[in-house]
Amino acid sequence: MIHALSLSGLSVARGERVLFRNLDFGLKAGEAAVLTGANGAGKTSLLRAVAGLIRPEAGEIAFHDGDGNPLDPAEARGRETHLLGHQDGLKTGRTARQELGFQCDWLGHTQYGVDDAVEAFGLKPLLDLEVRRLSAGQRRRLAMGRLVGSPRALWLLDEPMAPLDARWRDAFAACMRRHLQADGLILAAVHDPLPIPARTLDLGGLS
Ligand SMILES: Nc1ncnc2c1ncn2[C@@H]1O[C@H](COP(=O)(O)OP(=O)(O)OP(=O)(O)O)[C@@H](O)[C@H]1O
Repeated sequence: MIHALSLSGLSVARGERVLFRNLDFGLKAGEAAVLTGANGAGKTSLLRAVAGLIRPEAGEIAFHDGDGNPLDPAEARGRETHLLGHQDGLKTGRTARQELGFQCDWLGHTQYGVDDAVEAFGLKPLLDLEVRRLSAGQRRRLAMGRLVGSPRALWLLDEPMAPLDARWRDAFAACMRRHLQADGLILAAVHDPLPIPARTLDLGGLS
């Protein structure tokens, strides 16, 4: 299981522009960190680089187990990491029930994964609605279902709270606390503070 994430001397570019250079940061089991910075500073790009979707210009992204042994990055990403982006990654023509079932099957779920996700994010009244008919907050709650339905150690979250109302912000905060208590790791790009104890990695303004 991923017990530590470390970024060393990391530089990431998009197009011709280097977004940040020589970044060092570490995150351990049970810890959360928020990524802050101006619009365009590179928060989403950093999350995507950790998820393996963008190749860094320089530096290293490494994952270690509880004994300090390096993990195979492809396995750590493929089996132990969730990326929850702005685009929730949901198929709009499916019902919420079909989509949640698909996501949890695809990602590998526990025996009660789907039920736990429904309970955690109040999805029961939404299950027979097509995803295209859900509001932004309802969609985000459906997308969050996979975090609970298919437990994985490292959560990479891109402005996770943005579309949620106060009730579901509280519910998601409780869900993040449970994840940290179970030795999970959370790295979240945010513009507003996250309602859990978290360190800060500030990418600053535009370079
Ligand atoms: N596919 C792409 N090709 C080229 N440039 C891109 C691409 N995606 C993003 N960028 C650029 O990279 C920069 C960083 O974008 P990114 O989305 O990482 O910033 P951010 O800090 O998450 O911003 P925000 O706070 O607005 O969400 C921006 O200037 C953006 O235009």
